[in-house]
Amino acid sequence: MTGPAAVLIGMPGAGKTSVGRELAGLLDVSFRDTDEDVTRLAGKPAPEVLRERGEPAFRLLEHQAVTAALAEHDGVLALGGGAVLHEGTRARLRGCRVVHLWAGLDTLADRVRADGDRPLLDGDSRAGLTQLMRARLPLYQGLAVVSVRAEHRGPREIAEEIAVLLATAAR
Ligand SMILES: Nc1ncnc2c1ncn2[C@@H]1O[C@H](COP(=O)(O)OP(=O)(O)O)[C@@H](O)[C@H]1O
Ligand SMILES: O=C(O)C1=C[C@@H](OP(=O)(O)O)[C@@H](O)[C@H](O)C1
Ligand SMILES: [Mg+2]
Repeated sequence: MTGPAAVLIGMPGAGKTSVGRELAGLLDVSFRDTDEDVTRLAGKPAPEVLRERGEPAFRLLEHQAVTAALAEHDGVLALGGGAVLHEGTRARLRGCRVVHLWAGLDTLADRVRADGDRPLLDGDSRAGLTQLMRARLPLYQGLAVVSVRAEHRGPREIAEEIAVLLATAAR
């Protein structure tokens, strides 16, 4: 296994950013989120980049952000939910400690409705999530070395389970 201590993937609203922060605290390492890297690279918030430049341009920038983060960062890394759609990104993730956070549609819909800007889920977020889930679930499952249910308990407890599973997977 190479790269960061953990790379969190999963649907928007699964809790990659929230759980990632907790996990970094538990492991006493730093936390990085590629949405923030995209924001820094573009000079504007990631959702704005996605909305203004379109998804192909966003994915390319995100691919650059993920590539740099995988090379530079040894702590916990949270990706944007759609990062795995880029074939080059998937290639770089193979051999990494990839953790898939999963949750049901109801949980995801409640969270993204109540949460910040996600341009791909404007409008009917439940229908949008269903579509995204269909396309992405096989990709998440194909990349993950650890898979964790990310609902019905808080980010801290989820992070604790991940820490145990990663330690076991490393043996
Ligand atoms: N385990 C959890 N229980 C309850 N709310 C959560 C949990 N994980 C995340 N959230 C909330 O859901 C929303 C999306 O979380 P976030 O970490 O941004 O997810 P992601 O990065 O996967 O899109 C936020 O409002 C966050 O506070
Ligand atoms: O699923 C997606 O395609 C996206 C998810 C977002 O990140 P989170 O998964 O952290 O919400 C962000 O990268 C952008 O809005 C696109
Ligand atoms: Mg996030």
